[in-house]
Amino acid sequence: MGGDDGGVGNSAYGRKKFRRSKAHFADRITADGRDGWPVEAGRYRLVVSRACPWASRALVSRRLLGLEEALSLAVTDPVQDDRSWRFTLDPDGRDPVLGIRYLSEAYDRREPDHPGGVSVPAVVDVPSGKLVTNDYQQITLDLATEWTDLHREGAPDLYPRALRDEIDALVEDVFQDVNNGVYRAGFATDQEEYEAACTAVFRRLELLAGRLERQRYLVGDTITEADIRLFTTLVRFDAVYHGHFKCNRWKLAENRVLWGYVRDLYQTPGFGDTVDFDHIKRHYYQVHTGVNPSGIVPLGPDLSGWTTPHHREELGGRPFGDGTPPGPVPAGEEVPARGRP
Ligand SMILES: N[C@@H](CCC(=O)N[C@@H](CS)C(=O)NCC(=O)O)C(=O)O
Repeated sequence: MGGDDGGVGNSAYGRKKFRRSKAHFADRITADGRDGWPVEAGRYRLVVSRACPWASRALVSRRLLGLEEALSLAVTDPVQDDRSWRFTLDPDGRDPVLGIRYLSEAYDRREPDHPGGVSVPAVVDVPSGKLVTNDYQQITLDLATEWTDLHREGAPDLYPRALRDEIDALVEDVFQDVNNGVYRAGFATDQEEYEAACTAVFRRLELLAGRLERQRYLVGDTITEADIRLFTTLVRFDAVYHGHFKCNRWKLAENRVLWGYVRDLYQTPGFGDTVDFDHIKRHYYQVHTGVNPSGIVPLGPDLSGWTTPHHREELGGRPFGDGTPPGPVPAGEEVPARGRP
């Protein structure tokens, strides 16, 4: 499982330094279909694990942009087996649309014996059953900029042209030190590597807290791609990265600014309604047996704080710019009660 993709499979911590490789399938689904995959309502299926921070970016974007009908959703079991991600949450253990039991079947249809692992997020072409892309860095950018004809009315501009340079620079720092930094700390195999990664995590979080002290969102006064990418790591912080990955200088709940910021987003339609804390905890604590040999899943932390007032609206800001919040979660996609505060 996982190959050398540096994801969260057991292979992610060997004796060599933790390294996250590039996505293997990087075709893009675009308005002009230049890679052979044109944007088309109903043609593709987004496969995610709700445990996975990289896949969760796509879950949030899809909700904010109102792409739920155009791009259907498959949710895997949070715990992989030796054939990787599986559809055991569905009747007969089969994805009802793709008809497969394992995500690897879509990868194999695309390229038998492909090198590298099977990872989420993955977008699969429903008619052929073939994987199109698992390029988690590009998928959300394309949802924001290539799928515009299918966006809901009032969808926000998550990647505004005028702000792209600033967003790109910020998400690169956030990726290195935070999104991927927590994995480097968690899968470190010596003290020095761990300390360097953990130090970088908190140094960057402190810088981000400084930035967010007086402004509601990371770039400008509306939600952008940068907020989505920071959110999916922050929302996991106290539940898994603090304990399991030893990023424990402080808890997010102890940092006034970041705790306010992440609760603000969590309580914004399209963010918190995609988060399943049960899947998150079971995945990390049960799958990484090198880090947690007993597989015991901790009971905490207490989730009740997630719905408490954050007062960030006092900073102003227009969460959706000229747009509006998304509607309710589509029937059948609700996070079960055990995964919510
Ligand atoms: N490593 C992936 C990025 C996404 C990723 O790491 N996903 C993890 C889940 S959070 C995954 O599916 N890892 C493979 C596994 O655990 O089997 C890529 O390079 O495309």
